[in-house]
Amino acid sequence: MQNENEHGNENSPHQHEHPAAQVADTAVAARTAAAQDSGASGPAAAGATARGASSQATQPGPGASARGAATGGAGSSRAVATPDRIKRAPKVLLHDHLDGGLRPATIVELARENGYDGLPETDPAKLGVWFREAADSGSLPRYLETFAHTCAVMQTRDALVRVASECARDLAADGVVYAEIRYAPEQHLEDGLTLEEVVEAVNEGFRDGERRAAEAGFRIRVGALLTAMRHAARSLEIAELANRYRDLGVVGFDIAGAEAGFPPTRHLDAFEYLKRENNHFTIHAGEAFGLPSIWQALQWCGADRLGHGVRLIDDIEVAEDGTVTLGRLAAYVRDKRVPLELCPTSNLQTGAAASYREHPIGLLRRLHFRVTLNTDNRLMSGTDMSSEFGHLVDAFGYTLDDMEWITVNSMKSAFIPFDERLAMINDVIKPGYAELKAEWLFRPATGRPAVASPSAG
Ligand SMILES: O=c1[nH]cnc2c1ncn2[C@H]1C[C@H](O)[C@@H](CO)O1
Ligand SMILES: [Zn+2]
Repeated sequence: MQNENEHGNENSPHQHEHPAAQVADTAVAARTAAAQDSGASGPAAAGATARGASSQATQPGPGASARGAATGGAGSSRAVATPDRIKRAPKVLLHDHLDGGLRPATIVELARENGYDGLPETDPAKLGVWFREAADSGSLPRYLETFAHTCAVMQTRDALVRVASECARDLAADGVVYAEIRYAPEQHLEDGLTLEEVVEAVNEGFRDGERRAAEAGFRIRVGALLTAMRHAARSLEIAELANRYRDLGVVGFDIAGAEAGFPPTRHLDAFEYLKRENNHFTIHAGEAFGLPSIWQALQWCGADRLGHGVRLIDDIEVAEDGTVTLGRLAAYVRDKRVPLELCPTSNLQTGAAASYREHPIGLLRRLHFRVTLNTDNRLMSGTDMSSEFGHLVDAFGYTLDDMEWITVNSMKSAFIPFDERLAMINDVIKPGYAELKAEWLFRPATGRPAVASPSAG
């Protein structure tokens, strides 16, 4: 099992714990072979050890052969991630803000209907550009200022239902099959809604969006995460709300907002409450602030996942000869398989990373951290899941195998029950990728021989 984990499949539990897992055996074998082909994995990464212990160099990661495949390596082209395949591939999204993903045209309409006259632009196309540019500030606090406009138009029941429904439909049309969408109920009370009414409106919207997506031929399931704002003092109340609506559409809890100056330990009572209730939570940490924030989120607060966690890179040393040394915290995160909700485009905008190529996701994936890929705020970043994967394909030569590995990672890290995660992996994600990778078998014949016969000339 260790070996399988190192190959990035890390699906080991279900193979022994659930009969449904047998369905996936062939896919696992095929993918493992492909991963070996690509040099994508192997025990090399396991050599990276906690500082002070012996360490080994890592080997070239995924991408090495993806480029080979793209240039025509026989057979391996079956895993090339073309834009069309990226879009059709099943994807899982764990970190996406409801108030960061509105359609620009919807913002304009809702502003008109609700008498909000503070929008910087009223033409939807221009407004979309405005959000991207304003968020592209290199600073998290300035990035967060843009949310004043989206929250302003999300204050009524109808607006929340509409925005949540469109969110589910937009994700489904992009090939997302499972999403956990977060928002802060405390930011939607200005026109008199109660916290409960906010949650119920958003849930209704998600259900409506799932239904309408299914009618359009897309299957998606959406769970809500309730966020408490870290500068405010309502986290225990919101944690209790999340617990009350558990099994009623809410799958967990989160804290968000400016990180520097607002450590997660300010909200210990909320986290301790959720732990006592056996509930799940993630914490935005290691985005604008470094290792202490990640350390607190994990070791003081007990987070199940890290929102971003990208600054963990500060605890990883890569020597010139390629030798990798993990500090104690990075080693803990990898050993414990703590999911990292990485959001590359958002990180570029807030200054947490300089470029896609330099984004830590490349190294973290090679070192077999529990990497997941996310959008954070589709409106502010002008992105979606397909675009995020597209950036990784361009930067690192990722293939469908890498996409599948990341998607399975995400599904394993979701907050819904184990049997449902497993069924999603075995009955939706793996068959989806297997189908895409089998397409080469059904190419139409060209009508002429691919290689000239020796007698021909
Ligand atoms: O990337 C982020 N880091 C911290 N806070 C964030 C990020 N994206 C959005 N938020 C905040 C602004 C939203 O209004 C709030 C709830 O979704 O969460
Ligand atoms: Zn976020």
